[in-house]
Amino acid sequence: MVPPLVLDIDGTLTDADGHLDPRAFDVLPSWDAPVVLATGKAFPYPVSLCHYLGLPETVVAENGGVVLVEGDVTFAGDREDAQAAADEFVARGGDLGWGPADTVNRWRETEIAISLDADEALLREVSAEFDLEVVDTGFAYHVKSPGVEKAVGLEHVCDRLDYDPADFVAIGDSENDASTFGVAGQSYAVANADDVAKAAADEVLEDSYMDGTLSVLQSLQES
Ligand SMILES: O=C(O)COP(=O)(O)O
Ligand SMILES: [Mg+2]
Repeated sequence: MVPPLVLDIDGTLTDADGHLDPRAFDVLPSWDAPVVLATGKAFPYPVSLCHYLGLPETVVAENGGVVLVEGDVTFAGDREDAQAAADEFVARGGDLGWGPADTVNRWRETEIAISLDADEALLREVSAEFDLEVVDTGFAYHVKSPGVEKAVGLEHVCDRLDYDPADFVAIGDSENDASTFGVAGQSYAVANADDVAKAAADEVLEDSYMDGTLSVLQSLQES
């Protein structure tokens, strides 16, 4: 019997460029327990990934800002505050870095993501003025409400599905996964993970990206 999974997306199911590893289609659709995609990405991204993987749409998006479980959507965090901080960042010469279409933030409901090419010092300075925190996921900076975390989103999913977070195996790659690692029964940082994720994980894997993730999933299937 395999355990339920709570999986980060970027850096865990993807390559370094954030492109989905096609092997996700080999292992996740037939996983015989709940699979929760827990990501910093905006809500539509993990929902569409669940759809195309043929999984129930059970997601923790926007670092816990949006949770979808059994058709129920809940929100945490203050998009207006984050937008005001982003506007002030731009007013002081910052650039969100995504171009006019901004498909990174277009559908965000609780926080704002900024390109890693942005002026980090200015971003942190402005965010602090708005009592917001900046999280670096290795793929973007996230300006978000303190206390909104993937782990809190997972706990909400567990309440709804009648699981305990300790039943879950968690795999991730960055500081925005540390909270999940703190509540999951067993947590793994892929070899490409940042120091915060590695320190929070029960185990740091030898392999990176999907190679690391698959090493865990295959061992779970064999045990
Ligand atoms: O959206 C990001 O910056 C990273 O997303 P992730 O939490 O799936 O790694
Ligand atoms: Mg990640």
